Amino acid sequence: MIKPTIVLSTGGTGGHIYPAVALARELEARGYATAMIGQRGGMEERIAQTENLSFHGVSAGKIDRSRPDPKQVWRAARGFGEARAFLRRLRPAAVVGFGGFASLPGVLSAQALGIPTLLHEQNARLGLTQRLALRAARVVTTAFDEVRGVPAARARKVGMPVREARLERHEALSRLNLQSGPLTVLVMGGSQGSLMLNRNVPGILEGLFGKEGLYGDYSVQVIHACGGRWLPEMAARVHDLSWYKVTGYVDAVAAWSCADFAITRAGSSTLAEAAYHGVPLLMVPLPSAAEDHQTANARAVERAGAGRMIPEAELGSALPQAVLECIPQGARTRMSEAARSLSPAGAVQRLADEVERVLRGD
Ligand SMILES: CC(=O)N[C@H]1[C@@H](OP(=O)(O)OP(=O)(O)OC[C@H]2O[C@@H](n3ccc(=O)[nH]c3=O)[C@H](O)[C@@H]2O)O[C@H](CO)[C@@H](O)[C@@H]1O
Repeated sequence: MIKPTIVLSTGGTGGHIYPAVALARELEARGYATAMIGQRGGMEERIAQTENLSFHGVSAGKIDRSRPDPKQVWRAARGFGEARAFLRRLRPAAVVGFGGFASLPGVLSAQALGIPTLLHEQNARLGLTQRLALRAARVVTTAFDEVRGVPAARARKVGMPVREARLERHEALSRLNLQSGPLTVLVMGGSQGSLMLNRNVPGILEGLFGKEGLYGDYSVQVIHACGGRWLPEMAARVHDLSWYKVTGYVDAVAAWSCADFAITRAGSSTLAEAAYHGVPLLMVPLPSAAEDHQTANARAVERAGAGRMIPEAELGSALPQAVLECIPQGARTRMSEAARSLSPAGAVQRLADEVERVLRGD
């Protein structure tokens, strides 16, 4: 029997998009057809292309209720029309919304057409777009235990879906054009890079490892994902350090598969992926994240012994010491085991189970 199509509606940043990618892979493995819907020309379109997923782009507008901008309202309205026409044609059996403002046209249009919808919330608090879609959603799956604002009867904790794939270390290193001998450090802001990490980390690491990338008997190499728009500035900054590679956007599955430790922000996808791969983290939370949730995310990882949290204001004084603590193999092994204890493995299967339950009408 041919299984039906499930639509994944997503927008915003990598933190919303990669859980959708992970679900698409799982549903395909179970024999379903999938399609992603999101903003035309948005990050989701680029990621869908790289991941070989079928994508339908719609117009999307970000509506700031305190200062409505007519252009954005018009874009949002057009997006709803486009999403509705697409869903009418495709007739999916369910739509799963992952949040981000561009996920709204797909989810609300599905609800208007009577197509069952599920939501997945990646943070400890329900995002604005998810709140708008909450009323008619059959089930709200979550990464955290108790998410404020989700009615208990419809809440299902599944965890944070990540792309469950690991590469052999040598294969990952060769994909990223890195060498097999040195200790490998990943530096990665969120999905758009981090100007703060870009401006500060190269100098701090050069201070520790010099022009040659050496520390005692250790040689070190860095792969730093800086965000496409910062690439020229970053390339100029590290041009005389052969051990310091920069890229606009890194293949994260490869990077996590070969990193010995990583310096990152503390978005929930990044932390979940590090845990899945057992990579120790030095986390610098983004202070402007809603309700400072990145600090809360980072604290949980630190409490488990899987890394250290470094507030932005203490970067210069605390990061060098924290990096040196990650050099000895013993310390890294301990942190890596602690990271694995937080692994979200299985979350994507649980999410797919919830989708199937909704399809059966349970
Ligand atoms: C500024 C902002 O609103 N940030 C939020 C956003 O983070 P944002 O999406 O930036 O960060 P996350 O850490 O959650 O996710 C980043 C994703 O992009 C991937 N990646 C990143 C860089 C790269 O070069 N290659 C690559 O593949 C990572 O592997 C990860 O899967 O959503 C998260 C989940 O809702 C929130 O916790 C963050 O606070």
